[in-house]
Amino acid sequence: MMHSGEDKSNVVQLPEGVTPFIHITQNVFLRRKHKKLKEDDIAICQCKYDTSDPESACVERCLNVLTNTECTRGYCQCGDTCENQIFQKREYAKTKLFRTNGRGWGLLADENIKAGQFIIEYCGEVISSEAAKKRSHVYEAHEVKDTYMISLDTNYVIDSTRKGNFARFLNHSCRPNCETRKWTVLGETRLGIFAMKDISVGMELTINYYFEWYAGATVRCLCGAANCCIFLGAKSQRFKEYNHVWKDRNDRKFSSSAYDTIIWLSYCRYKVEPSNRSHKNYNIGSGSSSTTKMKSPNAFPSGRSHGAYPNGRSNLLVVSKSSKEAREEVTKYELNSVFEETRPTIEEHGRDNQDIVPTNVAEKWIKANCSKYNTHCTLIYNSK
Ligand SMILES: C[S@@+](CC[C@H](N)C(=O)[O-])C[C@H]1O[C@@H](n2cnc3c(N)ncnc32)[C@H](O)[C@@H]1O
Repeated sequence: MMHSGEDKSNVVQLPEGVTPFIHITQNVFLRRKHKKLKEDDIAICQCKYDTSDPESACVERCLNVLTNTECTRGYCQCGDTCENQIFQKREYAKTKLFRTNGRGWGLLADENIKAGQFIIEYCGEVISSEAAKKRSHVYEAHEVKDTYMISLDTNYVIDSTRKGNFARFLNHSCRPNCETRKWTVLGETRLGIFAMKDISVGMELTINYYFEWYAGATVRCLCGAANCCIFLGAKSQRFKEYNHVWKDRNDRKFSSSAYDTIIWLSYCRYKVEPSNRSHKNYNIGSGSSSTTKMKSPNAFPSGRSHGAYPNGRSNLLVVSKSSKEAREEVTKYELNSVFEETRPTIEEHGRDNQDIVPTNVAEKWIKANCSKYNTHCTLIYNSK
């Protein structure tokens, strides 16, 4: 069935290899139609177009602009000169799809873009947060690699997996050049992508999935920024609630390493303290020996590990306050066998999918492991 907003005439050309989707030009609501604003509810600004003042036609001083509300055609005194209908008029910047290195497809600027410029609306199916949760489980079960859900507000999520526009190709960066902004357009909340700085033609357009990303699986971030958070949306509440996930089947998403373990442990909100040794912000638990020789980081096999930890080896668990510090520490102390140790114990819990470990299982495991090695374990507030 064709919904309003689906692009009937303009079948978009996709480069070879892009998974097809239904191109839409405005959000699609599953259970209702677009709102029809009552006349009383229409926000009318006080701008009047003055030919000698280009700023007069609903630019920065406009009351509607100041409240992130678009003017309504036919009600704005500036008429066709009104500059505050960019979502409605789809005044998008020129962008182009391109193949990234390791992050699937991405979107780049196909013209120079000015700081603050509207680039594109993020369009998709608007669904409730509950429906989004269910969908993300379904997508995960079907091993859908890419996630296209983004929160619209506390109750609604935009899902552009099946229906969307080119904004769905925006990749994440921990140091992005674009940001999302919410606007009220004809009574509906809509999500726009805006440039945070001047962007030159040919540069990739990125946003931070930080708080808003609504994803099912944990994906290793490949943005390459110095301040990288290691996982996509890692700081979002939803990530913390739902994504205690361990996924390494796909090397694009994970390459097994102790960093994964570290981050995973830190999400479990436990700090494990050593009986006799401490190290700055984080601690290395060393139950019986502090001179244990571990495998080198690169020696750890990628993919699932079924190997039991060697008998007699000291335990070690690390929780970091900063992923950068943790990373350095892992390399220094060659802590990859932690990863190997955690696997068999978690597998004992008999989950259908051993790559997905709920927090309570992880927490139990950490406690059990700590007492096994006489290591002190304290619950702390997540330090990330
Ligand atoms: C909204 S889609 C972006 C478009 C996607 N690259 C594609 O090919 O369709 C989000 C997905 O892209 C990938 N992705 C985006 N940013 C990434 C990053 N910084 N590192 C690794 N993967 C990333 C992840 O698979 C994520 O689930």
